[in-house]
Amino acid sequence: MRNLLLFLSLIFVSQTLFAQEKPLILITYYSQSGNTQQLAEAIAEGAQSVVGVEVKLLPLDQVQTNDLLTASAIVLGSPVYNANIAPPVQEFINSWPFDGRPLRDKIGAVFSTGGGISIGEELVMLNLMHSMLIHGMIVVGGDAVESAFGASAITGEGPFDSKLGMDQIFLEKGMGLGKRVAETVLRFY
Ligand SMILES: Cc1cc2nc3c(=O)[nH]c(=O)nc-3n(C[C@H](O)[C@H](O)[C@H](O)COP(=O)(O)O)c2cc1C
Repeated sequence: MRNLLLFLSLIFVSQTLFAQEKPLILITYYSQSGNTQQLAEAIAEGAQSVVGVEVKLLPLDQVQTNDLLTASAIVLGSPVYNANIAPPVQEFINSWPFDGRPLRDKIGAVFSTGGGISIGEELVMLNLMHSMLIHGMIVVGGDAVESAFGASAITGEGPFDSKLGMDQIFLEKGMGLGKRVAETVLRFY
């Protein structure tokens, strides 16, 4: 009986240790009307398709500092507001721990949704990347040249009206980004 208990405890401890060994990918975003959230969900789906990583998907107001510190990768998304990062996303970045640069060497990636074609999503992605670089993060883009800076989606112009649902072309960019981040994390881990 004693040996059985010891055996079961060993299994429990080894499983716990094994579970903790999976690198965590934190995908976080601000979204007022759901578009950026939808792209974030596609990124999470892509990351989850890779075996060996743990994925956490959270709106940024639910992210604790510990989520940032324990993540091996942080994927951050913002809608375009007047060709800029949305203010809550900027505030969120400003709250990241900086002393001793604890986010250094974490993998970073970005995504953005904007209402119109070429009126800000690329600028937002580049700005998000600049902030990650200030923290010493290692920034990666998506898996195709069309998502070289990250995943982005147009949500309000021409055929890309999100009232009809986000276009599949953008969801695929999101999935590709999530998959690439997960594969990169596993290479570095
Ligand atoms: C205050 C405000 C400013 C915006 N400015 C821009 C802009 O400059 N360029 C653009 O492409 N879209 C702009 N948009 C549209 C949003 O970026 C777009 O609808 C986005 O998909 C919203 O994301 P969400 O549904 O996650 O909130 C703006 C929206 C708001 C509310």
